[in-house]
Amino acid sequence: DEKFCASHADLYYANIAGKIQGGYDMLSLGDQSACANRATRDLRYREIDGRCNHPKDYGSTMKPLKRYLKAHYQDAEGKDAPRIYSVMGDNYLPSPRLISFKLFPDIPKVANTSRWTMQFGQLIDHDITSAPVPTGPNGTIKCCGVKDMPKECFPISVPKEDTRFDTCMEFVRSQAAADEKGNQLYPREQLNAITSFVDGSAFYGSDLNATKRLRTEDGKGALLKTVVVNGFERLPNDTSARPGCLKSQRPESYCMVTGDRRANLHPGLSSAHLLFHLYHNFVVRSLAAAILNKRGQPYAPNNVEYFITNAPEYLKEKLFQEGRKVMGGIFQNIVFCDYLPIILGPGLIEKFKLGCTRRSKYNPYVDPRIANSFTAAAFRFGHTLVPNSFTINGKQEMLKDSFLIPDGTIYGFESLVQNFLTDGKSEAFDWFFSKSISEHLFETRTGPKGAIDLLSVNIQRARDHGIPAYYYWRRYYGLRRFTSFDDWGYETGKKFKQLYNHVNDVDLFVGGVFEPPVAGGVVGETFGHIIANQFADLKYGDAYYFLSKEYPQGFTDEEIAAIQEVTFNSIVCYSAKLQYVQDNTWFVPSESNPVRPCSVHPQFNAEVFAKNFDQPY
Ligand code: HEM
Ligand SMILES: [Ca+2]
Repeated sequence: DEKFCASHADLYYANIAGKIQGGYDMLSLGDQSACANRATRDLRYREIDGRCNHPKDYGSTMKPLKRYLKAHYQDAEGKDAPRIYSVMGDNYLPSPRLISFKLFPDIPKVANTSRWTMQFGQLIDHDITSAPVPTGPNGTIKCCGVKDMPKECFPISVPKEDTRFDTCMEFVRSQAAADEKGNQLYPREQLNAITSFVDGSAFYGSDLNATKRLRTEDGKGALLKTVVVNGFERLPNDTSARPGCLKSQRPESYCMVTGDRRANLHPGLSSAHLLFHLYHNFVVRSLAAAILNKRGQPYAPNNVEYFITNAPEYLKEKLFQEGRKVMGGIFQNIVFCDYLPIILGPGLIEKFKLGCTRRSKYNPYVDPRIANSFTAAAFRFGHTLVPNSFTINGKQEMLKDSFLIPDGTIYGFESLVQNFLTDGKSEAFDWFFSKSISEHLFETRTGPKGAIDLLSVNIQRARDHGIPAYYYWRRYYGLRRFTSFDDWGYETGKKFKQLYNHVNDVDLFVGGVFEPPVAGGVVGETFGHIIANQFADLKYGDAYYFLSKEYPQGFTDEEIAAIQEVTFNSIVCYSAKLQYVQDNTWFVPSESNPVRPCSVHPQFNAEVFAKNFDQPY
C-alpha cells in the first residue's frame, strides 16, 4: 500500500512523533549477577552462557553489543532514531532497495575459493553474533500496509521502477537493550543473544536449556543426540516446534535442533553444523577409549559405549565438558589459524597480532563483546560469496527453493559437503549478489511477493543500529579517505553520485563491497580492519582462548599440539565419510592444491587428554 510506504523516512518520523502505536515488551538483559560461583567453579570449562570469563561477564549471552565508533542516531538527542538523513541536511538517504537495485546486479563471477569459504564464515558468524528482533503477539511483526504501525517498524520503501517487489518491504528494528527494570537504554544499543566468544556455542547452545536439549540421556549424557535416517547419522529432531524452519512434503523431512536457532536456514548451514556435531561424538568416544586403554581395559567399541553410558553422572558430565573443550580448541584453531588468514591476508593478521605461532597472553582489559559494525555490516561480507545453486546427489538444487527447508542435509549431507569442496562456481567478493538473496529470500515461506532482499536489509539494519557511514570507518582506521565520488573511479563514482548527496553518506556495507580484496585475502581493507579488530578482541579478551597461557582455562603445549593435528580436512573426512580432499579446503582443487586421500589427515588423538583427565589441576 503506497500510502504506508511512501517514504521510509516519513514513516520513521511519524513513529518518533508517537503517531504510531506500539508496545512490545523490552527484552531484559537477563541475570545481571556476576558469575556467582567464580571461586568454586571448575575453571577448566567455559560456562555455557559465557559468564565467568571476562571480569564483567562481557561476552556472555544477552548482553548489548559494543561499539568501536559511537552511534550516529538522528533524533534531536541522537540517541534512538535510525540514520536516515544525508549529512547535507534536509535530504534523505536513498532507499536501501534503490541502492541494491541499482548497484548490486547478479553477475556470476567465478572465484577460486571453495563454497566452504562462504559456508564456514556463516557458521562462525552464528557462533558469535545474533541480534534479536522483537516479535509481536502473533509471531512476526507486520509493517507494510498496516494502519497502526508498531513502533519497532522501519520498513524499506521500494522504488517505482523496481517491479520485483511491491512498494514496501518488511523490516523490524532490532530489539533495543533495556535495563533490569525493562527500561530502554539510551543511546539505543542492540543485543547479542548468544556468547560472543568463539566457543562452539553454535554446537552446544548459549544457555543451559539449549544444551540440555542437545545432549543424550535427558541432557546428562556425554554425547550429542543424533537421529539415523536411511542408515546415516543426522542432527537431532527439534520437537519444540520453534519457528525458523519449514518441513517439506518428503516423508523423512524434519526440523533440526543445534546450538543455534538459525541452523535450518538452508542445507549448507545445517550441514556445517552436522560436521561439528558428529565430530564431538567422535572426540568423546576417542577420549573414552583412551581412558579405558590407560586403565588397562582392552579397547572395544561396545566397551566404549558401555563406559560412556554407564559412567557415574559426574564422569559423564566431565566427558561431555572435556569433549566440548577440545571441540572449542579445534574450532578456534580452524577459525583463527586456518580460515582468518585467507580472509584477511597476511598484512592484517600481522597488524592485529592474529598470528598463531606463539602462545598468547590473556588481557582482561580487552572487551570480548561483538562490535555493532562487525555484525551489522563487516562480517556480512559473506553475502557476496553466496551462490544461487548447489548440487546434492548429482542434482542441482536452487538455494531460493531451500530457505528454511533443511532436507538437503537429511538426504545428501555427504554429497553436499563434497560439492562445497570441489565445485568451482563459488562467488567472488564483489558487488554482485545472487538473486537467491537479493530477490528470493524466504520465498519458501512467503511466496514470491513477500520475499525480501537481504542486501536492502543489511543496509537498513546498519542504519537501524546507528552505524556511522563508510567514510567514518576509513577515518577511524587511518585509511585513505574517499572525499569525492571520483575516488571510486568514473563509472562507479557516477553511479554513487546518482544515489547519494554526499560521499559521507555512503553506507558502510555499500562502500565495503566496492573495495578490491586485500593482498592475499578475500575482503576489502575496511571490512578487513573491522573484522581483524574484532577477532583480536575475541582472541586476547578470551581467557579460554586455545593458545592462551591461562591455566587451567587453556591447554598444555602437548594438548595444543594434539588439537592442531585436527584440521577442517580431518573433520570433513571423518564426518562426511569422504575418501579424498584437497590440501587447502578454502580453495577448489588445482595443480598447487592437490586432492589427496583422507588418510594423510590425522584424526583426533585423545592420548594426552586421557593422561590429564584424572589429574587434579
Ligand atoms: C545462503 C547464505 C546466507 C543467507 C540466506 C543469509 C541470511 C541472513 C539473514 C536473513 C540475516 C538477518 C538479516 C537482518 O535481519 O539483519 C543474516 C544476517 C547475518 N549474516 Fe547472513 N546469510 C547467509 C550467509 C552468510 C555468510 C556466508 C556470512 C558470513 C561469512 C553471513 C553473515 C551474517 C552476519 C554476521 C549477520 C548478522 C547476524 C546477527 O548478528 O544477527 N551470512 N544473514
Ligand atoms: Ca559463541
